[in-house]
Amino acid sequence: MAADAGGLTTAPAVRVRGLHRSFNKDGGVLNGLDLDIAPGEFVALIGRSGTGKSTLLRALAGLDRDVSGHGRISVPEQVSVVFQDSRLLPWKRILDNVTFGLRGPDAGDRGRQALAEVGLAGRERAWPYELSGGEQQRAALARSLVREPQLLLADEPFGALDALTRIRMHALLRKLCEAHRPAVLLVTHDVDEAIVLADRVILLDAGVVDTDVRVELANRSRSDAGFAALRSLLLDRLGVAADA
Ligand SMILES: Nc1ncnc2c1ncn2[C@@H]1O[C@H](COP(=O)(O)OP(=O)(O)OP(=O)(O)O)[C@@H](O)[C@H]1O
Repeated sequence: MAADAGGLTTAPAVRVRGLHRSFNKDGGVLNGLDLDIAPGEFVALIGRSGTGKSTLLRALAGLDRDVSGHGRISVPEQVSVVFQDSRLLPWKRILDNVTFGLRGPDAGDRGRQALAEVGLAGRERAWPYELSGGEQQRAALARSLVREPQLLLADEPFGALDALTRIRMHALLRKLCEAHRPAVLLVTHDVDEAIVLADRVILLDAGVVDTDVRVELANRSRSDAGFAALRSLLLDRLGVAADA
């Protein structure tokens, strides 16, 4: 149980205990991993290539059936996932992609509202191929958030975008998360992206949590001294020289 500022306790949105996962007999990818994420908390997950970030995310998303029985996982009922590619259905218009599988007479209105929130008002009838990469990721975010998830899992969602679009998407994701308050687990290779966006940064190494730091910066500007200090700490843990 996590204590909140008022001393009350709230159940975590995500609880992982002793999670193990291996794909062959040579050794584990996840090696007894423990992790809690509080409701509404934004956690960025970083780590060297191959340390099990996507494996963890897939386990939380319920996309890895074979992981069951190798630890305990508890996640909320409503979970949405965003990947590096938008995974929009090419044969459906944008609004139909966003509302796909939604029930109820207000599904169309909710879809339009979600598209407006991500800056795609007026593009409801466009086909996915008519949107830029950044716009497709906006549509993917709308499709996730229209379901009002209690947990949003994002695996390198901005990895394929150019630097400027990425910065715009950071501002958008922060705005959306402040409005909808899902718990978030964002896998990223970009340490700056982790610090800009997250309440907490977790670094995985060899399938367990190596570092778990709270981002308590009044100023999230990359030129801020606190930002630079946290960046060097994380780069150091990753085994990368900060000035490399
Ligand atoms: N379905 C699978 N079958 C076999 N091996 C797998 C499978 N999924 C992942 N692995 C292996 O598990 C290890 C961890 O993979 P994972 O994708 O979780 O790493 P990652 O930390 O997300 O890496 P990256 O940062 O490069 O995306 C890798 O060695 C990978 O080859």
